[in-house]
Amino acid sequence: MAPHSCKGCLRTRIARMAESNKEIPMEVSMNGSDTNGLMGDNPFEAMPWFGMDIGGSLCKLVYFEPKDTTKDELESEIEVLKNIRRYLTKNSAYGKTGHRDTHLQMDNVVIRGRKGTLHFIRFPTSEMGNFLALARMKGMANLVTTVCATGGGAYKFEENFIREVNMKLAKFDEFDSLIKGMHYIEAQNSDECYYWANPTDETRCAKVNYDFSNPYPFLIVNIGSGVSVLSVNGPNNYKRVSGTSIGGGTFLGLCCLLTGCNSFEEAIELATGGDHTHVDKLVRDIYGGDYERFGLPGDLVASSFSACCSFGQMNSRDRRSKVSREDLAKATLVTITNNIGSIARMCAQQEKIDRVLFIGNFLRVNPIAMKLLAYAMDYWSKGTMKALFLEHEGYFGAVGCLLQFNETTPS
Ligand SMILES: Nc1ncnc2c1ncn2[C@@H]1O[C@H](COP(=O)(O)OP(=O)(O)O)[C@@H](O)[C@H]1O
Ligand SMILES: CC(C)(COP(=O)(O)O)[C@@H](O)C(=O)NCCC(=O)O
Repeated sequence: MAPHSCKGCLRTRIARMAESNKEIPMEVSMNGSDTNGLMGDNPFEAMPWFGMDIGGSLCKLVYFEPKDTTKDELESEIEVLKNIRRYLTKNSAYGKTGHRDTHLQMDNVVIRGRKGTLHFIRFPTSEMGNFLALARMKGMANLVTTVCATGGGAYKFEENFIREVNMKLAKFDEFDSLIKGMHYIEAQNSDECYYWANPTDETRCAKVNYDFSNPYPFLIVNIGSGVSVLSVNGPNNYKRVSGTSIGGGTFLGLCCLLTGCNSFEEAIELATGGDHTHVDKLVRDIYGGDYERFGLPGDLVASSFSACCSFGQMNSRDRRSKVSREDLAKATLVTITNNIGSIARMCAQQEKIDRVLFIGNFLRVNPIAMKLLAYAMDYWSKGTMKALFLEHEGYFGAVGCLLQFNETTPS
């Protein structure tokens, strides 16, 4: 989005164009500067300050707040903009479902020569109607603005943005954005990348910083609503090698259906108190111990969800009565995570890559999944592959599309 201290004449001109259904010229609407000279060439005016990644479950909004603003720039900033900045930065909750992840905030970052703070905000994509209504109420429709946007919703909601808030979407590819955003944030934050040491030992398990300054090649496993696997071999050199529809959306959907929970946070909380072995059938339930010849340990899940509906050594009714909502949530989490880990490992093997970066909001507040992935990658690769994680797990697409503004041509 390119909010700026629009000069009255430009706003009037744009409004008239909009009223008469004339297309607003790209050079005006895309970056807030006007090659016809109607706008000042103040870089504060010309910068887009928002990047948006509109995904299948969550909309991620990254807001860059410049902190090196001169007195003149501040004075020329129009009231609507001041209010929007205040509203975004003084609150950490917006309406019932919008949240600012204050713990992820990044100060003193430089974006296109400007120094400032990056704020990270999210809300459910299903609330897009309310978001647009709020943006309208805050006066966004009166500004000459462009939102840098990526994710499927950048296409799906394009018309809504124009109709509701007079905003044009500068659209960027979601994987280009993801990779660019990831590299940028990683370079800015020395604590960004980490791995889990001793993931199966609660007392010794710890997050350990990982130096990712020499990154290539690596695999990205983006666990959003669905899962995409990208093999990255250099700057601007990547391919999507695989994917699965069984992802974060599946976990939340199944968990809600099975346990009656109503949010991701609740699902994770339930899973934290659950025992998946009440639901899953383990190798030892079948073998009585390890299946040594092929290296299958007894506590490995042999068959997900099959403990409570099987015949043989287990009485199914008895088993079912012992299964709690917590157990069901945990088993769902373990099933989905192990499946993703297994696909990730096969892709890494096929691509001959040993570092796998797991990102996406499925990993938000989800140490259970991260530790499982860490253990699975290490165990099944006999210590040759490493699972890596990033602190800003779900926000890279939003950052990346903001960075690409003016750099490449949006679609
Ligand atoms: N507050 C939340 N609401 C909904 N899903 C959440 C939330 N926090 C984490 N998630 C998980 O993150 C997934 C979405 O991840 P994300 O990377 O944002 O993907 P997408 O771009 O498809 O929306 C959800 O399917 C869910 O598993
Ligand atoms: C279609 C998507 C790229 C959309 O991204 P998302 O909103 O899930 O982050 C993703 O859901 C995906 O890659 N799904 C898996 C499709 C498949 O390979 O089976």
